[in-house]
Amino acid sequence: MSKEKLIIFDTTLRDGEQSPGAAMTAEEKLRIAKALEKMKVDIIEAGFPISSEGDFAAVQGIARTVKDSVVCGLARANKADIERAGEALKDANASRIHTFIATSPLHMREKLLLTPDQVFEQAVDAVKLARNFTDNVEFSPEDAGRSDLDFLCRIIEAVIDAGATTINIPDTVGYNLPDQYGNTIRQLIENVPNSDKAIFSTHCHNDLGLAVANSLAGVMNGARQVECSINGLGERAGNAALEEVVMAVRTRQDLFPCDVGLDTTQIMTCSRLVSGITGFPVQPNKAIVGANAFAHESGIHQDGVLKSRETYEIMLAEDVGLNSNKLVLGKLSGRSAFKDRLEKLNIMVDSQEELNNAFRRFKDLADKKSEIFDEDIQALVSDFKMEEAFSEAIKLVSVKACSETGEMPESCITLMVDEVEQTETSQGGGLVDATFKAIEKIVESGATLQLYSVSNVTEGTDSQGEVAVRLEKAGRIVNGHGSDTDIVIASAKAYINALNRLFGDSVRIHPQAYEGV
Ligand SMILES: CC(=O)SCCNC(=O)CCNC(=O)[C@H](O)C(C)(C)COP(=O)(O)OP(=O)(O)OC[C@H]1O[C@@H](n2cnc3c(N)ncnc32)[C@H](O)[C@@H]1OP(=O)(O)O
Ligand SMILES: CC(C)C(=O)C(=O)O
Ligand SMILES: [Mg+2]
Repeated sequence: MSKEKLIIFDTTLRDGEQSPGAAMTAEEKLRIAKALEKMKVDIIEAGFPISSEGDFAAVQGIARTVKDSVVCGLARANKADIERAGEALKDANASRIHTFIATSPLHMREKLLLTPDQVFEQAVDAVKLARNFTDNVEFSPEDAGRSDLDFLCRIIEAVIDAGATTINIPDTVGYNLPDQYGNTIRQLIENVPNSDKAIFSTHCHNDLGLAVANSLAGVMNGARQVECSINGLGERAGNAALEEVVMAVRTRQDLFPCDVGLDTTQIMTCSRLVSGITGFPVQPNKAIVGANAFAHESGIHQDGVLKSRETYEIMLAEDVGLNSNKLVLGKLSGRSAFKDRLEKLNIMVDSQEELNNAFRRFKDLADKKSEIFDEDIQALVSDFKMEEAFSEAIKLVSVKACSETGEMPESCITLMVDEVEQTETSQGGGLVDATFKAIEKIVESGATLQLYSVSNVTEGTDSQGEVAVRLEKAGRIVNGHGSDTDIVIASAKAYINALNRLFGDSVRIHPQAYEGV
């Protein structure tokens, strides 16, 4: 049996724009509207046409361009607003006028300065007038979440008789809890005599972080339209996040009696577009569209996901438009994820011992650096292979480098040379120079430095520095490489690597590891 449809009404361009700082130009709104249309959103609330000439133009532009989604404009329950909305929408392929008036005792008394009977009358007149422009009219009793249920039933029955086809129940200030909101929807559907002539809709705000939960409770109790916005953008703490509502309904098809018709693979594109245009970043741990929503860093989870994705994932990253999930390597990762990454990078390890060795170095690096990128692993393994390939006559034990304004930089280095520990200190033009001089005090190689270069392996100040050193002695030239998050240590490693190659060429173990060096 096919399920009933859950209509997705996107209000990013109307309620979303009410977020302080989120104002958009008509051109930006049109770009977002096209992305929403591509995602197959059923209804796009494009704006509030009476609010400004710019917003009128934005709604008109969207109405003239969008063909596959219904384009909606908001209007207060008065003649001027409704006529302006009708005018902005007149060229739309399919249009809706959304008219509203507050029904809570507080709003009627303090804000509108109207009696309930006056509000009742204004609501009915507004809906009747809106029907002159379109047969698709939505009515919202604003602040329904704090309105009297009997009054709501009375006004809703009357606006349906007047021609409203959708009844939206706004929890305008995000005051309701899920059970309460769900109950309100159910009771309205049960008690309004002509409720079968309209679709009931949710419009929940996130003041208590309950917008999505409340919307879903509304759906469970009979609502068949959800008003929501990309990234949960909206007045104050925002509206229900479209991506969360849609993916909850999709993922829990075992529970929901209805389904959405959206192309969910467009979700990430829409989220990034809205975030880029408004300048509102998406928090990394945001459900569905946050950078970490499909990323795993801890070893036990990574191992589980590599064995079977469902162990720690309830949705496919591909379903929201990502290329894949992500295993992020960091200090909490384990061997399974490390080995998997080596394989993906086509880096061969010859034995379990070699893997363990590389893994230990990776953990050391991860203690210093918050995220390990592929380039870090490549640098780390190539360092390790270099050391393995040559007999290490010279090993770095420690470096202590000191730099102070007005003083000559000084470096104290301890090396193990042919199993004998030796320490020397030297000053130099800089810390790297001092370090190289201290090494030479011990080794006395007689080599000349032909090239020194340092590059960052990845972005950021915690990136590893990758140092290349070229030494020449008696016409023989060797290159050495070293990497570390500390450039002085990376330089010392590279210099020592070159010295080992200069002196230890005859005892190479794996010459193939050096091809191209
Ligand atoms: C819950 C919601 O999200 S509602 C939508 C909120 N969005 C916006 O307000 C954004 C766009 N708003 C605007 O650009 C302006 O507020 C306008 C153009 C709509 C109105 O501007 P102004 O005429 O200067 O009125 P102002 O904003 O100061 O006050 C609102 C007026 O509308 C009245 N009003 C509020 N809601 C309604 C309603 N649903 N139906 C009829 N009148 C209403 C108020 O009582 C007040 O009337 P008053 O001026 O006689 O006291
Ligand atoms: C205009 C109405 C639907 C609204 O945004 C609200 O009440 O939150
Ligand atoms: Mg709202």
